[in-house]
Amino acid sequence: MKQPVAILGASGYTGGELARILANHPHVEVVYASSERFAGKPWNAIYPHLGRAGSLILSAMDADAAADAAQIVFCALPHKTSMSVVPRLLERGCTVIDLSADFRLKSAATYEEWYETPHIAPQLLAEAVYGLPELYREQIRGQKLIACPGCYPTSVIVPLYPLVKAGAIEAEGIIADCKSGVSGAGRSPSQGVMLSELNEGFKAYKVGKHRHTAEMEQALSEAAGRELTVRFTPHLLPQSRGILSTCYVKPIGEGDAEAARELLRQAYADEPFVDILPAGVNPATSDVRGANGVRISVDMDHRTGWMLVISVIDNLVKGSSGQATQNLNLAMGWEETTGLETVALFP
Ligand SMILES: NC(=O)C1=CN([C@@H]2O[C@H](COP(=O)(O)OP(=O)(O)OC[C@H]3O[C@@H](n4cnc5c(N)ncnc54)[C@H](OP(=O)(O)O)[C@@H]3O)[C@@H](O)[C@H]2O)C=CC1
Ligand SMILES: CC(=O)N[C@@H](CCC(=O)OP(=O)(O)O)C(=O)O
Repeated sequence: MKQPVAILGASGYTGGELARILANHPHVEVVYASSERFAGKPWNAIYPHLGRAGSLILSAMDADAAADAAQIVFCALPHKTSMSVVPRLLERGCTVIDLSADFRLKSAATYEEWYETPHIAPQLLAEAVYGLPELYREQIRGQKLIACPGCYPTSVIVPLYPLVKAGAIEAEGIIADCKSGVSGAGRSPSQGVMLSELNEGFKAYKVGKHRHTAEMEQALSEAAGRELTVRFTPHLLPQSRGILSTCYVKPIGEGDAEAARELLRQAYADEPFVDILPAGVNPATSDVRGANGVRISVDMDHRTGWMLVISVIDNLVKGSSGQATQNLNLAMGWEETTGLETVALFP
């Protein structure tokens, strides 16, 4: 029998992508989906590509109604909104897979500093697990509250964590130069995401103050065993989806790109969603469009002594809804790739 699932924030981009992925999942069925603006309309009126899988009528969000309908709840909601419902969902015994930023940072003070809002459920931060399966798989199994990572942090932490942990690169001085497709900004209309503003243009934004910096620093500091800082600059690409992150790092020792590749190959040897590219090949966002993968290249700029670690993900799949599905599978004790086989798996 399929397990009933609820999606809060079902009309957004990540909610829509979850619908697409879960439609192919053999163990779950979405029985409750929320939207404020489109309540009363069928899901496929917003996302016609869902076809029959989107015949559910959207409801205005009600945590108790969601918990009555399903014991597994995805929160594809903006930060702040998520933490307003998660405590009630947990009280009702639900397994909560939260795609927002509300439970990713371990320190309420750090959250409040970067998100400029009080954390209203700080007591849950210690029990929430950071939902990056390649690093925290064992902690995610059977968990009740999983905080899915941000899209940029996924693209930076996956390639750099093993290199920092092994002492192959200097912990200080990491530069994360990242570019995202505009679906990363969500589906709510605003001037900044209009085609006429974005098309054939390219810009940096939130320079020196993007909130994902804290998330990258939290994970990479753990890898280093001491506090480090990351210089992160996000840019907006004139395309719908995909993130490409170019990380500039200082190797320790002579700077051997093949040794760094081998270290990553070993760290991710059994990972179906991580692909370490051979010398001379660099990844493109189109490589992972619709796929749950991370593709990574490593090059050495011998002239300057810097190593370049480049990664790509689809922000709506490995960057959010695909990773959320990996987390669902781990939380429920199912094969981790379930429902994700129809998107590319790397050998
Ligand atoms: N887009 C991306 O690439 C990524 C997004 N995330 C995170 O995932 C979450 C969802 O992102 P995304 O799908 O892009 O966002 P969208 O803006 O596309 O969708 C947000 C959803 O939340 C609903 N919503 C908004 N405000 C409220 C409210 N006050 N009460 C109830 N429902 C509300 C919206 O409903 P309505 O129909 O009423 O608008 C909509 O369904 C965010 O926290 C985001 O930061 C994480 C990684 C990547
Ligand atoms: C292109 C774009 O605007 N991207 C978003 C990141 C989306 C995301 O993952 O944000 P959360 O941490 O809130 O989940 C941004 O820079 O704010």
